Amino acid sequence: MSFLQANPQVIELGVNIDHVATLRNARGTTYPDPVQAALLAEEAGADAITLHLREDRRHIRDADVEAIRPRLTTRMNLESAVTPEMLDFACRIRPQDVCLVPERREEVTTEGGLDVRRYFPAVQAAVRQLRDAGIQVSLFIDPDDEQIAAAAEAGAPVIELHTGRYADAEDAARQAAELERIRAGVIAGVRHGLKVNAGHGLHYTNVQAIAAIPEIAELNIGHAIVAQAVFSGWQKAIRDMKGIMIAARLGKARP
Ligand SMILES: CC(=O)[C@@H](O)[C@H](O)COP(=O)(O)O
Ligand SMILES: NCC(=O)COP(=O)(O)O
Repeated sequence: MSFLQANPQVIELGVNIDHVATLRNARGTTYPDPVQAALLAEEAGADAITLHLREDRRHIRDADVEAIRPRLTTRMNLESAVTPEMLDFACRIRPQDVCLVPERREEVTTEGGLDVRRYFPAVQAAVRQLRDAGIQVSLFIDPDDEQIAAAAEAGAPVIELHTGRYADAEDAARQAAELERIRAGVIAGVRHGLKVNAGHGLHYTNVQAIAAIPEIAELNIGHAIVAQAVFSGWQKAIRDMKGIMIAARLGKARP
């Protein structure tokens, strides 16, 4: 019996397949196929498939989302900017989950969390539109009390705390401080009655401290899994990440 089979499901892994599409788009081929990546990821233990349909379609394309949605046996977590185009697309596709994220065309990757307080009316309207379409909405925000409170006020049942500053911290002291911000954000989110997820920049040696935070329900991880898959294969990279997360949550040594 494998470690995953022997240990209870205590934290969920959303596998973000964006950068499978990055590799495909690099040559304009049909491979690697994001549909195949999604199905193999589910087979390997992914609890959800996350896709970020960016306004510039730099990786995931509309057709990827449309092809994957009906094939999943877990759930689709579609990451989307708060724009009429993306919200209408999401309501047409009807993924189980939509995570509203900030987006700037010139950014290399998602740099910060959604400023819910600053854009409250638009975010609240987006939450309502998606919820009315039967979609569970999460807001991708920084671990900040004001943003967490605003997310709850906007009617989102879920938040995803941006772990990028933790992941990018230049020294141990800074990383420890960012970890404390995340811990405090998790507690604040739970106090507001929210489901709390986390993600961005997590990899095989920094995920443990985040996964060990008991109130975190789900981690969304993509770039590091795709990178590791180059060396160990896609499904093993996913199994290994999930095993590390569960071991960290249970306080067990990973065999
Ligand atoms: C919102 C988030 O953290 C992920 O979707 C991340 O943006 C990965 O996609 P990119 O590498 O395109 O930023
Ligand atoms: N929301 C975070 C996500 O989906 C994956 O981010 P990353 O692991 O690719 O940095």
